[in-house]
Amino acid sequence: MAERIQQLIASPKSMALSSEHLPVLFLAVLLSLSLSLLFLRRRGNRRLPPGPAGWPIFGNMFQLGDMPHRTLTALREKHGPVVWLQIGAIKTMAILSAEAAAVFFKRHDHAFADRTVTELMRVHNYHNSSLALAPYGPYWRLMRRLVNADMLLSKRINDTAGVRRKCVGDMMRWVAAEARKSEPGRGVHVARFVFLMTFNLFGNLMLSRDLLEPESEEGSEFFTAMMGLMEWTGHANVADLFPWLRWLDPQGLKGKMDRDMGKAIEIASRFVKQRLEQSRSADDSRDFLDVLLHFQTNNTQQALNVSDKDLNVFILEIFLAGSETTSSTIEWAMTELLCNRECLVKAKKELDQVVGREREVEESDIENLAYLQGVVKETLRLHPPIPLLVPRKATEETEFMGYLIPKDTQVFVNAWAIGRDPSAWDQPLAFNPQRFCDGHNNNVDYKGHHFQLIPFGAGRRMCAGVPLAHRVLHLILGSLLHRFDWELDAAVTPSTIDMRDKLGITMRKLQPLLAVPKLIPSS
Ligand code: HEM
Repeated sequence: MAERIQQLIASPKSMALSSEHLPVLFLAVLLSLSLSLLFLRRRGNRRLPPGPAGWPIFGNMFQLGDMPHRTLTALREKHGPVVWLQIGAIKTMAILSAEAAAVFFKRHDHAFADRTVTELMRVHNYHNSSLALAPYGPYWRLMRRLVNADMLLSKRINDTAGVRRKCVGDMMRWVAAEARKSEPGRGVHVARFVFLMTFNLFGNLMLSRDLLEPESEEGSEFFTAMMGLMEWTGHANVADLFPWLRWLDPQGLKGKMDRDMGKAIEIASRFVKQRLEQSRSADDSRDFLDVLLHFQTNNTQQALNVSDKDLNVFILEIFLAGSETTSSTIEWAMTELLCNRECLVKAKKELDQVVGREREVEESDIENLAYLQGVVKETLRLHPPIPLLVPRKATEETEFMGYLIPKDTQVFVNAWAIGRDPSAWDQPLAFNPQRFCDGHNNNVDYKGHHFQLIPFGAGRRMCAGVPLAHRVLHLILGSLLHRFDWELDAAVTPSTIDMRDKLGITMRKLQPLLAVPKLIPSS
């Protein structure tokens, strides 16, 4: 047949097209089309990173499963540290090693500074007011400056240390009361207390009020709506993968999100109104709402008005960003310590030496608690609450490590894989806080300069709450360890405890940690 085709090409005029030639011609066209498609495909893909083959239309979506951070880590062995996937209609790149993350953040942070906005985050136009989802541009810069330079500058964080101490103190009383009620050997659900506490903590920092007082109906309504937002955003939504299904809302997620988002925004706006009607004395410390309102009226960039809606969304976002992440980290830290008793003993010994038994742990102790800091880092290395960070998006076609990454590609930086990267960590699966106290890792921290430890991300879009999260995590964990002796619930042992995780809006323990607290009397 090749000969016949050659003839057709070589002497087209000499060939009169009769019906006997038609099948051959048809085959020739088909063959050349397939060859050129193959060629084009190869050429098009030549500079994409390697990755697993996918299905037509669906691409790799069924391969990712409900633990994408783990699935992607397993792909590293076969395809290397940068992997390409097609998830439904979404072009996706995954970064899976500390070395690739260093190149990404050091050389290409600007080109990947946008965010992917999911369908659910578009309800009530949330994404238009959000800082975390804002495109990289003037609105993001304005809001980020507000957080970095006004809200979370260290002086203001220092001024609100008393609020955090009070909220943690309340939590210790809740835990002690629950422990008194429990049967011997029956554990309490540690993360629930921490979550409720962080909720009140952000209520106090933002709005100077406890939101979860038993008599506050609005507080519990707000809590329920926020729990809904966290639940719905934790589901994979088919409409994100196939935009033409958006109108159908096949899983009904958008409807539920719309309801809870509407409720949460409405209650947040009521909170703001009530707080504005409160008479506040000149001695009251400025809360974050004061800072926001001052910023709103004194913002010199007139073109960028911060509307009341932006302000309400901002308040929601701080709750969303800070509460689950904090309680999940504490739950994993307590789990690891209870499974590695020698680490628990060391952490408690350090607290006894630095804080003693006559007072409570204070934030000012943190710098002297090197081992406790090691515990928090080690926990975030093995269990980053947002394992794929908040996905980035390419603002333009970009050359990255020899590949050509198309504009609008979504990027997962897999902090979970990187924290377990054997080329960056000795014995990567072992829980060993001491690695941060001596040896070559003792200067490594999570502030975005050491790319082997990036639970808060790195670069321009790095977590805006790191200085606050750093204090809150150490204060909570230090207080729980200092005030109580802890045992695992009698039903489990370190060798039988379920260490699996589940991925929702954050990655938490699949089975909540139940642990038995025993109050240590203060001397
Ligand atoms: C254990 C606690 C926390 C963890 C592990 C965490 C983690 C993260 C991560 C991984 C990102 C995305 C970073 C990137 O794309 O490179 C992020 C973004 C963000 N976080 Fe946190 N976070 C925590 C606590 C907080 C707190 C307490 C706040 C607020 C007070 C906060 C506010 C934000 C904001 C506003 C962003 C968006 C930043 C931007 O897009 O410019 N986070 N966080």
